[in-house]
Amino acid sequence: AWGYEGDIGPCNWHKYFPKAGGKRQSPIDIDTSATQYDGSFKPLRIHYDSHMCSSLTNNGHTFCMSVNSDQCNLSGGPLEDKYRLLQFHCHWGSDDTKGSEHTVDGHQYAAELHLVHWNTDKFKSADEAIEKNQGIAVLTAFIKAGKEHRGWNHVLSHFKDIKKVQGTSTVNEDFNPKCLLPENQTDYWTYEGSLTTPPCHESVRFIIFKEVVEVSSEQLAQFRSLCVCSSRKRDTGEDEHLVDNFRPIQPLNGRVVKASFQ
Ligand SMILES: NS(=O)(=O)c1cccc(NC(=O)NCCCCO)c1
Ligand SMILES: [Zn+2]
Repeated sequence: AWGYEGDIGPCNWHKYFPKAGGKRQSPIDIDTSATQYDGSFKPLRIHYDSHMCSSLTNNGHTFCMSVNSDQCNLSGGPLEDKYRLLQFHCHWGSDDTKGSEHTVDGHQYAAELHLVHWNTDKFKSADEAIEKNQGIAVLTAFIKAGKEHRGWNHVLSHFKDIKKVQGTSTVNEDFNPKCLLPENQTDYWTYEGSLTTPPCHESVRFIIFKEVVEVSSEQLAQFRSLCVCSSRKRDTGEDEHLVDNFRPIQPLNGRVVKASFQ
């Protein structure tokens, strides 16, 4: 078992998950003065349909919306192949001052959205792609406290069913996760990294939007309402909540972060 604090926390992941000590780990700090503009990127093509039915699960580390539509595809930008949406999830903190995994010039946001896609041109399954170079592409948006985000309410409305670990809720309503992305989808940073949780496979191309998405502080509080325990009461008699589920930033080791904009 792994977690985000104590002996099973990120500093010890490498003992059981050796890739966590690799050379192209995620997340990283994006030093905007060191990014390199790449004018060769084609437009990013994000085609999601909204008839996809999906299921929301609390896996003890985050909430995960699994998508099983073969119509939700991503291509273009820095990608050579076509990728299919597998799931999306978030990382957050115990208050609005922390929670994102990546940072920008040392600034940490309140949360970070990951839309996880797998390479359907090169691999036969997501399980195969998740371990392989170029197997995974993660569209990433930073989240800060501000005005309420109506799109997020479609996800948050199912949280009551998944408060406890391994809780699962089937989501059938027409919901298009594209609504969770920022308006500006042409300005992004991109680099080659890893899964930010064990087993930390170095298989991920991150595409990180520059524009930050706003959600209300109340909506952020709902993220924090998820329980990490199977409702085991701590000695304080209250549930242990799922907070600070972000990995600390990792060494860049000479990698260059490309920018789609000047
Ligand atoms: N956080 S992330 O880099 O976007 C990412 C994307 C896809 C998979 C993962 N991590 C995993 O699937 N870890 C396996 C165990 C997860 C909890 O059961 C992390
Ligand atoms: Zn993630």
